[in-house]
Amino acid sequence: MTPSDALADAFPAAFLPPAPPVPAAAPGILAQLRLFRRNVPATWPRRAYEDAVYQRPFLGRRSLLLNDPAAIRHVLVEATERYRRTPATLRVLGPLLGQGLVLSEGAAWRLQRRTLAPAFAPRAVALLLPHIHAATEDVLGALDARAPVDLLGVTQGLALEIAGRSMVSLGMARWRGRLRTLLDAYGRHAGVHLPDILLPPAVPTPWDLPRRRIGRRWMALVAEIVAARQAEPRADGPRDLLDLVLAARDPETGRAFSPAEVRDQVATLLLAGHETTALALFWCCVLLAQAPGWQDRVAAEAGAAEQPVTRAVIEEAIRLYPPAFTLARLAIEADEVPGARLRRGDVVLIAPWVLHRHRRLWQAPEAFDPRRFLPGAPAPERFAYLPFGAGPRVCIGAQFAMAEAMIALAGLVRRWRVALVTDRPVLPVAVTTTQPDHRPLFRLIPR
Ligand code: HEM
Repeated sequence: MTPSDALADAFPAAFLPPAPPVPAAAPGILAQLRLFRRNVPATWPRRAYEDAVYQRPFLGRRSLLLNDPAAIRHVLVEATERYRRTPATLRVLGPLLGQGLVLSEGAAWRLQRRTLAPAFAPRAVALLLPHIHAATEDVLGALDARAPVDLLGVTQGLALEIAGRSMVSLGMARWRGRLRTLLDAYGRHAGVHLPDILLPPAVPTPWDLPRRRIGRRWMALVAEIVAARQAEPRADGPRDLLDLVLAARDPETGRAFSPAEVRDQVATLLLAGHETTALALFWCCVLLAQAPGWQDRVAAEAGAAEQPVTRAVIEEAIRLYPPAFTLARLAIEADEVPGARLRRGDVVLIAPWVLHRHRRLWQAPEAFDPRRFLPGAPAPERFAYLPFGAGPRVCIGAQFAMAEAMIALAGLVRRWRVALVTDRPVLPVAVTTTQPDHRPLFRLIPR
C-alpha cells in the first residue's frame, strides 16, 4: 500500500509524527494490570506489530490479537454467531450505553439494527447536513482565538453540539457542562481492574459502583434532553435522528421502540457518535499542525464540491490514531481462523491501533501520508483498515461521522492556520478511546 509516483510528486511529503513507545517484550502481569487502567496499547510488544496472531495467556485465560485480514474477516463477517461482546466491555460501557445498539446481542440487536438502519441511510444523513453546518458555524464563529486554544475541548464541544442538534434539534448549551462533567468523571473509572475481569458480570465490583452511579445520572440527563425535545411543537416531516428513531418500526412486526429503548438509543448514539468524532477531528488538528503543507491543501479545497484531500487527511488520521482502538469479542464456541484454533472463552482482539501500524500490512506504517487515501492510490486491503469496524456490526454512523469530520475540519482550517504552542510531543494513550496523553494548546492564526 503505497501512493503512486504521480501522487508522490504532486503532494506534500510524508512526515513521521512522534510514535507511541512500543515495549520490546510483553510487560509482566502486574504491569499489565496497571496499564489496563491507563494505556492498554502499552501492553502490546513489538511482536504484536509483526505477527499474524499475537497470543498471550492472562490469568488462565487466553487472549488472541488477530492481524491477519482473512482471520479478521472470519470473526467479523463469516462467523459472527460464534462471538459476543466481552463481559469486560459490558461491565465498563453498560452503565452509559444501556441496552442500545452498541451492546445488544442476538435477536434484540438484529431488531434494533434493522429498525435504525433507515435513520443512517445516505438520504437520512443528508437530512442532518444542515445541522452539522449550522453547529459548526455557531461553535467556530463564537470561538475566541486570540489566546492559545485547547482544541480537544473545542472538538468535544463541537461534536457534542453536532450530535445534539442532529439527534434532537436542540442546542446543547444547557446540558453541555453537566454532560462533560459526567463523561470526564466516568473516564476516570473506565479502566479495568483484576476483579472486573475475574468476577462473573452479574457480581458487582467496587469500581462498578461509581460507574453505575455516574451512569444513572447520565441516563437521567439523556431522559431530560429527550423530554425537552418532546415538549417542542410537532413538525410536519422528520427533523432529526430522534424523529427517525420514534418513527422507526420493526419491518417484520411493526413494533416501535419503548420510551426506555428510545432513551438507551439516544444515549448510545449521543455517546458513540460524539466522543469518537471529536477525537478524529482533534488528531487531524495535531497532525496538520505538524504538516503545514497538508493543512494548506485542506484549506485550499474548503467549500469545493469535492474535497479529496480533506477526506484523505481524515482517513490517514484515523489510521494512525483510530478513535475506537480495539474491537473485543468473546468466543462463545470453538472456532478456527487462519493461524489459530480458538477455544470457547477466548478473548479475540482486533485492534485497529495495531493493525493500522502493522509492519507486514503497510509501507512506512508510522508515517503520516494522506497520499495513501487519495484517488488514484491503490485501495488499502479491506480488512487491514478498520477505523469503523466491518461486517454486520460495522459502525452505523460511519457516513455521518465522515460528513461531520469533513465539514468541521474544513470549517476550522479555512478560518485559521492551526499550530501547536509547544514542541512537546502529543502521544496517544487508550483505555476506551484513543486520547492524547495531555491537552495540548494550539495557536489559531487567522488566514
Ligand atoms: C470517527 C468517528 C467514529 C468512529 C471511529 C467509530 C468507530 C466505530 C467502530 C470501530 C464500531 C464497531 C465496534 C465493534 O465492532 O465492536 C462502531 C460501532 C458503532 N458506532 Fe461508531 N464510530 C464513529 C462515529 C459514530 C457515529 C457518528 C455514530 C452515531 C451517530 C456511531 C454509532 C455507532 C453505533 C451505534 C455502533 C454499534 C453498531 C452495532 O453494533 O450494530 N459511531 N463505531
